[in-house]
Amino acid sequence: MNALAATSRNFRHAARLLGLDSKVEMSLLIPFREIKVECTIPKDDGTLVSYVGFRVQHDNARGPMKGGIRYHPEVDLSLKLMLMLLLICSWKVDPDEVNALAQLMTWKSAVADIPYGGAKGGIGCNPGDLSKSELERLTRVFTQKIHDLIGVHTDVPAPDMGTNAQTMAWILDEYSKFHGHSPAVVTGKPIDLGGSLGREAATGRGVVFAAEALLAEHGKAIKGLTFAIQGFGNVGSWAAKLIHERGGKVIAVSDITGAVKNPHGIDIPELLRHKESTGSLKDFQGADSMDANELLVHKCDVLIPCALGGVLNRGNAADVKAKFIIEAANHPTDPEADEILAKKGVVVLPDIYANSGGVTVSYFEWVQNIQGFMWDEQQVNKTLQNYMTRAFHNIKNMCQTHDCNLRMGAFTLGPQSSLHCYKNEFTGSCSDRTGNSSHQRLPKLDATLITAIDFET
Ligand SMILES: NC(=O)C1=CN([C@@H]2O[C@H](COP(=O)(O)OP(=O)(O)OC[C@H]3O[C@@H](n4cnc5c(N)ncnc54)[C@H](OP(=O)(O)O)[C@@H]3O)[C@@H](O)[C@H]2O)C=CC1
Ligand SMILES: O=C(O)CCC(=O)C(=O)O
Repeated sequence: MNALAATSRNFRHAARLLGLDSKVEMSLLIPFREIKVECTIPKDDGTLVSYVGFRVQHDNARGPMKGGIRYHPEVDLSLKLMLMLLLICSWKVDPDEVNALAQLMTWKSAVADIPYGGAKGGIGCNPGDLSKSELERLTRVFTQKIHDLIGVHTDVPAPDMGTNAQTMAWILDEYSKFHGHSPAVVTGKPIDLGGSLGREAATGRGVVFAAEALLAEHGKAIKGLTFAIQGFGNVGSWAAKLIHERGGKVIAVSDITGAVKNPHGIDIPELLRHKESTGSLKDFQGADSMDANELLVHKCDVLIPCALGGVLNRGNAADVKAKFIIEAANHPTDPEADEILAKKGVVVLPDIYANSGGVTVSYFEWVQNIQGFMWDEQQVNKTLQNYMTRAFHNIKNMCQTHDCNLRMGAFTLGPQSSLHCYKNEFTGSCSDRTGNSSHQRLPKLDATLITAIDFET
């Protein structure tokens, strides 16, 4: 099942649990705006090359839209698929991963209880194939194409797969040429440009706080448990480091180049040094190499996917041996796998909660930029922990109220916490949480058209 169908299915299930009005439900499945731009740059050798960039803005009922920018070849694949489907079946387009990720951001911000809507963007490229100066040119051209549609109170990008603080610095610099110096237009920036202390580690740290909250519910703690981690980039490496520091045994790790395992626990600081110096996990002396596909079904207590979406599916879910899955990646588990895992008694902590530490500290960064005041790292980390703990208890309450699993507990929390706002959308304006009219919303499709759109369920 593709990402958008899976995300929409989860949302519709939650909408039914909440008894959401069907027109509101339909409206929330349609993104506010989809932006697709062509970006042509000269390569270092002078030849021209073209890429396609996206920004999908899903919803702004609760505040400015918020979400990462991803540089990954799969962004391109979904474009080709989308164009093909557009030619074949006009508006009946489903398979757009950026679209699903934008929708997930809306629900994630609501679960974290931060005053944002959801968005996501990306460029179909392989960042590993581009030099630093090519990446800079591409990022600047992309920003030139979308600068009028993002903004401090409109849509605030951040890093995601294949992008980092440097990418945000280029976006900020290019945006500021058009709109004046605006540090709050992106988060995840370098500290020197107004970034927040703790943002780089925040998603991984939030994953660890989330894991602690879940394990405590089951009378367990990180210390002494075994962990398998797919992906060793920003999120995976920070999660691994913090788990290692808390006495957890990380026994298997993978990246795009392969996977390594050590049943006694991998020395994560050593692995980080190895990855830093060689760019890969290969040839690490402190562990044996293993088949990267085997990592997801490796015997361990806790599995943490920290890379791509859809990696747990009907093909491998039955073979998963972990007792807990913490979804650090976005939509790593498709609904069919969810059902299989539930039958096996595997507890899945959903992405829109488990990886919300990143957007939460992005919110702290945005607040600091607007206030012109910088928090120390301890304050950032402590406040993040409070947000993660509160969100977990809110999800548990929804699970009790609706007699549902953690994913539905999180998905119901999203629309539930903002229902008053979504109702107001249809009047063209929206109230913020203090009751002040905060921003105008463009009119949505009219209700007859909405009912005419046939969503895949
Ligand atoms: N960054 C953030 O703040 C947030 C990220 N997320 C989500 O977390 C996930 C990871 O993001 P992030 O860490 O930022 O991205 P990065 O680009 O920093 O890291 C991605 C990691 O995944 C690895 N990888 C890529 N493809 C595969 C594959 N086929 N098999 C195994 N590993 C693979 C990469 O390998 P290699 O190192 O060799 O390139 C890299 O280690 C994504 O789903 C993202 O949407 C969610 C919330 C916030
Ligand atoms: O920090 C942010 O604004 C967004 C992070 C993100 O893209 C995500 O949570 O998936």
